[in-house]
Parts: sequence; C-alpha cells; structure tokens
Amino acid sequence: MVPVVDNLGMRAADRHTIEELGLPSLVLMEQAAAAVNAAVEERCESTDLVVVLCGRGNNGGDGLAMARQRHASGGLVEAVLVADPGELSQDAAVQWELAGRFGVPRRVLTEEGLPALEELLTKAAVVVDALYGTGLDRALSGLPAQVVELINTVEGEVVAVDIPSGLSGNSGVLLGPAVEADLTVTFGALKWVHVLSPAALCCGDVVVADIGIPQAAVEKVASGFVLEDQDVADFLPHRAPDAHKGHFGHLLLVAGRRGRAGAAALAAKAGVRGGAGLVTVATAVDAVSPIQAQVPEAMVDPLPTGEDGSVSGEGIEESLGKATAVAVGPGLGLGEGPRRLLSRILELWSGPLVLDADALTLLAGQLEKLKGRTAPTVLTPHPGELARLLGVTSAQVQEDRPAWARKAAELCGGTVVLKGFHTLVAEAEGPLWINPTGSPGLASGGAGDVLTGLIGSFLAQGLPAKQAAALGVFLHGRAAELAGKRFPGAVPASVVARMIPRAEAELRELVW
Ligand SMILES: NC(=O)C1=CN([C@@H]2O[C@H](COP(=O)(O)OP(=O)(O)OC[C@H]3O[C@@H](n4cnc5c(N)ncnc54)[C@H](OP(=O)(O)O)[C@@H]3O)[C@@H](O)[C@H]2O)[C@@H](O)CC1
Ligand SMILES: [K+]
Repeated sequence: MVPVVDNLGMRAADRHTIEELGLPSLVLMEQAAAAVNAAVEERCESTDLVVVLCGRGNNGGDGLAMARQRHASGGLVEAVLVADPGELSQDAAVQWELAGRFGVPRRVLTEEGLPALEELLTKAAVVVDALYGTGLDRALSGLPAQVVELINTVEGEVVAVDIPSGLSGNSGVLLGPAVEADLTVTFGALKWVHVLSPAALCCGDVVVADIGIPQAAVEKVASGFVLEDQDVADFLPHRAPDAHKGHFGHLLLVAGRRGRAGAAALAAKAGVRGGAGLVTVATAVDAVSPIQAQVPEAMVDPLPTGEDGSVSGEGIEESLGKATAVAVGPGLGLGEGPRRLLSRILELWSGPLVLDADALTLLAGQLEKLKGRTAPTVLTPHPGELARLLGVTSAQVQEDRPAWARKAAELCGGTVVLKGFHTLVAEAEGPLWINPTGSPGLASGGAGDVLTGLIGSFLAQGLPAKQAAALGVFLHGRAAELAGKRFPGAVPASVVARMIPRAEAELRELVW
C-alpha cells in the first residue's frame, strides 16, 4: 500500500528526520532537487531551456537547488524568483545565494517583468513550478496568481515540485488559480491533493521520490493508503482444489421490483462472478422471471408484493435462513413495503450485510440504527447518497470526501465505501484506503449494482468487511478499465460484470 499524508503529517515526518535523526534539511532539499532534475532530464535535452519558477519558501528552495544542479551539469536553465530575496525562508535563502555563486542565470520577478517572463516561457521546453508546496494555506492572488495563469498557457511541459502551486496538500478542492502540471514530483509520500479530485487532475502523472525520509516515519503519520495489486490479491478467497460450493457461502440479494429487475440481475451476476457458492435473489413477484432469464445461476425467491410492484415487506424469514451474507437495495424501491422489509432485515439479520442504493435512501438520517451490529456491515453510497445519510449536500461531501466518509463510518460503526473518482473505504478507526482503479466509463446506470453484488459475494465467502470492500472496488474498477478497451465511452454495467473474472485472473497471478 502506498501511504498518503496530510501537510501536518508530512511536516512531522520531515521534522523527525531533521531534528531527531539529524539529517540536515539541506540534504533533504538537495535530494528533492535531484529527483526533480532527473525527471526534467528525462523530458528534455541539456540544450533545451528549462525555466524554474521559485517561491519564497522551501518549495522555492527545491527549485533553486534544482536549477543549480542543472546548470552545474551543463544544462540550459534560468531561475525566476517570484518573491523578494529578503523574505526567503532560511533554506531558500541559502539556495538563492548558492545559485548566485554557481552563476545560475536568475532574475527576480516584479509586475513590470511579466511580459518578459511570458516571452521567456515561450522558449522553455520544460517549466518547473516551485512556487508553493505544502506551506500554501489559501488561494493565490496578485503576482503569484498571474504567474500561475501564465504557466498554464505554456506549450512546454510543466513539472510541479511536490504540489502544483495554488493547491492545498490536504484537499482535492481548487482553492483558486492552480498550476496544471504534466508531472508532479512529490517527496516521501503522496499527499491527499494527489488523489482527491478535482485537484488531483491538476497533478498529471505523480512520482513519489525517496529523499531520505524513512518509510516507517511516513507510515506512522499516514492517514490513507492507496491499494496496490498485491494488497488486494492477498485478500482473494482461497479456492482449494477439493472445494465445493458449500465452502463459498450463500449470498442473498434483496433487490428489484416491477420494472427494476435489471438492477437485481446485475448484482446477482456480479455475486456469481465474485465466487459466492450460491446466490439467491429475494424480489418482488414481477421481477422473478426476468432475473431468472438473465442469471440462470441464481435462485430467485418471490416475496409478497404490493400493488406498486415492489415488495410489501413480509416473508423474508425463509430466505434469510440460508444466507451467509445479505445485500439489500438495488432497485428495491422507496415505498412503505421496501421500508418495512429493510426494518425487518435489520431486526432479524445479524450476519454480514451490504446496504446500497434504495436501502441507503431509506436509511437517510438514521445511520445510528446500524450501530449495534457486530457483523461486517458495508455501505456503498455515492456522494448524493452519503449526503442524504448525513443530512448535508453532495457539494459538501465532495469538498472533503475523506472526512465525510469517516464521519458516516463513525456514526454507523460499519465500513463506508464512498464511490467516485478514487473510491474511498473508511472505517471509524484506522487509515482510509483509496482505490486507484476505475474509469469515467463507470459513470453509467447499473455500475453500482454490480459493485454491491461483488462486495456481497466476498462477504458471503467470509472476508472481513474492509477487505471485501477493497477487493470489490478494486476488481470492479479494473473490470471497467479492461472493458474500456472496447467501450471508450460509458461501459455498460453488464460488460463490467462480464469482465470481473478477467480482472480477477490478473490478480490471481500474483497469489502463490
Ligand atoms: N521541510 C522539509 O524538510 C522539506 C521540504 N521540502 C519542500 O518544502 C516545501 C514546503 O516548504 P514551506 O513550508 O517553506 O512552504 P512553501 O510551500 O514553500 O510556501 C512558502 C510560504 O508561502 C506562504 N503562503 C502560503 N500560502 C500563500 C498564498 N496563497 N499566497 C502567498 N503566500 C502564501 C506561506 O507563508 P505565510 O505567508 O503564510 O507566512 C508559506 O510559508 C515542500 O512542499 C517541499 O517542496 C523539501 O525540500 C524536502 C524537505
Ligand atoms: K509547486
């Protein structure tokens, strides 16, 4: 897993390395500069001009050191200081002085110098953005903001040092003008800005450079971890050569109504493909035949049905009796019947549970109803559903996805899967997990139903909640990526479901 830290965490790891372990900050800066220089050298020849824009803090110091390194090795470079040399941080002041002594071409930018800078930038093969890093805590304005606007018009490649200037390391929010980089070279660990949208989209490719901060120090302060292939491969349920279907559990999907059999069928398909030994769908009468026709592997239990075509709320006992995990929600409906049925399930079912879609809407504002559950409980909201659960707006959720996912997990005591760009898996305690797989093709009807079936399938096979959720979101996203080769736009959810075994096969190659 790849650690993700916030600004405070990074500062703590820096401070530990410098003050307690005694590695001088200038050594860290030299290493940071070398990593940026190496990335720049990969992108241009030494005869190509590199313009390095430097701010007044240590981010600027990294840039000045990088410019000096490039100049010393014979590369063409010019450093532009977007600050008063008298107000530089201690280490940046050292670098400014060194740049002078090494003869690095350098200038101090003032308002009047903007047209000349614009001219200079047109000649640059690479522009290095070393204006602000983890020290930025508010929107840029004035001269730095104008420089950022200029950077965003250049033809050359833009390499950001640590964080594209204008963004906060802690969040995915666009505070104001921000550099749109092709590459970001960050140090020691990923910051939240690199994984949360929309800010992450300004980072381009992200490289984490080792500059000498011990990995253990970083992991101690990490508030999230990005899942890697090997992590989730290790979660895959073992399939012994002598296994039979009884070893892989029985997933009960409570889903579907008249006109919404498709949602239940998609979840059931994913349940089957996720490896559950048996899958039963308990559904309204009119949905029975379509589900059976689409998913012959699944059993279907008809439930008493109301005039509106959705379940009336009774008769779930027998279906629950055979389940090892239950998933409730896709296409279920929001009327009195579904509401009664959900209450009944919460009352009777004490085993592993997934709640999605309509089940989440029915639970709006009542997350604490789940608090007493001791078995794995996974909620899979999209931002709108999470907002309803918490009584806030989707915009608020999107502004701080980690915090709201965590809040919901605290309120319900379960595992919250907040869907979207880089889906998050949150529990009340412990670091968040961030899923790197997925594609815009997943933004299509039914994709969520597939995920519900998949996570339910892993719960039925006995995985702990956080692992089932992580494995589910990872495979689901990877399946969509694979399908994207043939479906460059929206990927139909049934195709996502079909690709699950291919995604799983990739992971199984990592298991031995
Ligand atoms: N620590 C280490 O060991 C290592 C650190 N490294 C590098 O240091 C970087 C962090 O450096 P940093 O802390 O000096 O902050 P930095 O981002 O350069 O900002 C400078 C100052 O700008 C100011 N400011 C804030 N917002 C503003 C705004 N909107 N508009 C205008 N001004 C604004 C604010 O001062 P304020 O005005 O609030 O007093 C702030 O202090 C880090 O990203 C990495 O690149 C590496 O060398 C590896 C080792
Ligand atoms: K920067």
